[in-house]
Amino acid sequence: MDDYKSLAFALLAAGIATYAVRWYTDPLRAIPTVGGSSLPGLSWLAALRMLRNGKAVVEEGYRKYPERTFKLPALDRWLVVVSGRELVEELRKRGEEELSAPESLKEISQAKYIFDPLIVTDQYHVKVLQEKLTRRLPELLLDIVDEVMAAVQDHIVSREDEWTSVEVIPVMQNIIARASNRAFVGLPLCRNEEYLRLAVGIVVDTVKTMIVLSLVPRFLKSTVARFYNKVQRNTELAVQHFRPIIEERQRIAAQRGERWDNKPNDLLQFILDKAKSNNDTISTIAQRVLGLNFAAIHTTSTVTHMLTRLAEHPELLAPLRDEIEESIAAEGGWTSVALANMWMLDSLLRETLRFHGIGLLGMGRKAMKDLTLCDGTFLPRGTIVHTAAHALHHDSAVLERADTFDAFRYARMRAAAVRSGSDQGTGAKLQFAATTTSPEYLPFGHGAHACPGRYFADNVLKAVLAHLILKYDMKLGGDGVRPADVFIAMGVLPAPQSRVLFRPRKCGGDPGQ
Ligand code: HEM
Repeated sequence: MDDYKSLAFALLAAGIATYAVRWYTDPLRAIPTVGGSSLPGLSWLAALRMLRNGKAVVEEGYRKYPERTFKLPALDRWLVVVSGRELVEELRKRGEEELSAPESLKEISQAKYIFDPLIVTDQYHVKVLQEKLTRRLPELLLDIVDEVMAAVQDHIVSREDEWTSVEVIPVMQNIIARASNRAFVGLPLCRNEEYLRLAVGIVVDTVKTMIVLSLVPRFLKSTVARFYNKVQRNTELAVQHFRPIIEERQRIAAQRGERWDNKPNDLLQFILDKAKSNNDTISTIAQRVLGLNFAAIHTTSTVTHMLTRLAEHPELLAPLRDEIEESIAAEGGWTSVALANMWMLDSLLRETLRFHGIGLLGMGRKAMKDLTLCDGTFLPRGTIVHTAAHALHHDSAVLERADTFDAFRYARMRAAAVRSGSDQGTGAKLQFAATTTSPEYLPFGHGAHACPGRYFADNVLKAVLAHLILKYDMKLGGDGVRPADVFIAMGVLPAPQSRVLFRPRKCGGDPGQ
């Protein structure tokens, strides 16, 4: 018995010693820690606390270490964070072989364990999004608007002269899913309720799977993923919807070849055209489309923030209505140019992402080799580094009155840029989906890997918002106070049960309807 006890103590002591040596020699130890102690064990407790007070901790790091690097405890790793323009620019400038955006995304999303290996190694659907879907947006816009109108009609049931209380998140998830899938897979699948449930569910299911796998030790991840992978299950269900459509399209393509006159103009077809030269199966194609649904449907949080802001300040609606009506009238209908001319609406979108955003951190990059940043911080290979995006967006040294939500600030700034002739007199850098990103505005990231879906998001969000603004009056219920955002770990979310009251306008309506 005594022998067993001695052996157990010896093993425990060896374990503690190994852990202590690893901690003492960890190169990340040199980076200052915020949010708690970096001592083994205590850092885990600090990581648990971060689940609730992440915002305060990131702000503390941003304040204490300006233009420098700090680290935060997470349950499975250290999160290294840079602040200041120079370091943000450094993350942008370092090549793919030094600081990689796709590799960081793959690691954080546990991609290797969740997605089909073919998708992890060949992300051609991102190129299809950039090169095909984005270019075809002007042609697709009328379909998107048509779907928005039909979806709003189906989901916001309201009677003349009556205010109807709408729970914003589930309703907007459905409207965004329908509008996005009109461009992704076309009719009738974009209205199939079972498919829409999968498209909407992919966000929560992917995040749940990611969280579970991130908490499992590396050597167990593959095994756990075999039993717990909600993305795989969703893909299998989605295949049942995709198979007949894909087989039919492949049959027609084989018959007609280049002479296919009314070839579908949607993301699925752009992927199918490309998939011919890959080893894609119906399952991998379905998973690629579901992956892009994840990206499209998380924009619900942005619409929710905007609607609750408009409902809190209904005085914003009149100038927006004038602008939307004038832009549509000037272009003779809903066109991409009409949307681009809606500067106040664009400003509302840009300000919403600046002020609320989707996360406390941005621009994740993985160190592909040992490297030293310009502030002297050494990052060993494998480190994931981020920017303190939310704190930067709320820094009044970077943007005047940054802690105030000012819906039309960017419209005014653009007008001033045009007057002064800066930015070639266009103010284009101050647009929501600016082509040239800036180190002061990071919701879409910055540089070559900035979000390739931002132009699509711009069109869908503007179509939804413009239509709702023309069709309804809005206000908040209860005490008229907008519910506070929810901060969980590094995520920023609108209050889960956010509600807005809608009432159809008497003399209003949509000129494009
Ligand atoms: C409010 C809307 C959106 C926000 C705030 C947003 C934000 C972002 C951010 C921060 C990144 C990482 C950029 C970086 O690391 O520098 C990203 C990447 C990406 N986004 Fe978006 N996004 C939005 C909408 C969309 C939509 C609608 C789509 C698809 C239709 C999309 C597709 C993607 C893809 C595919 C990537 C990965 C790009 C790559 O691997 O190079 N996003 N997005």
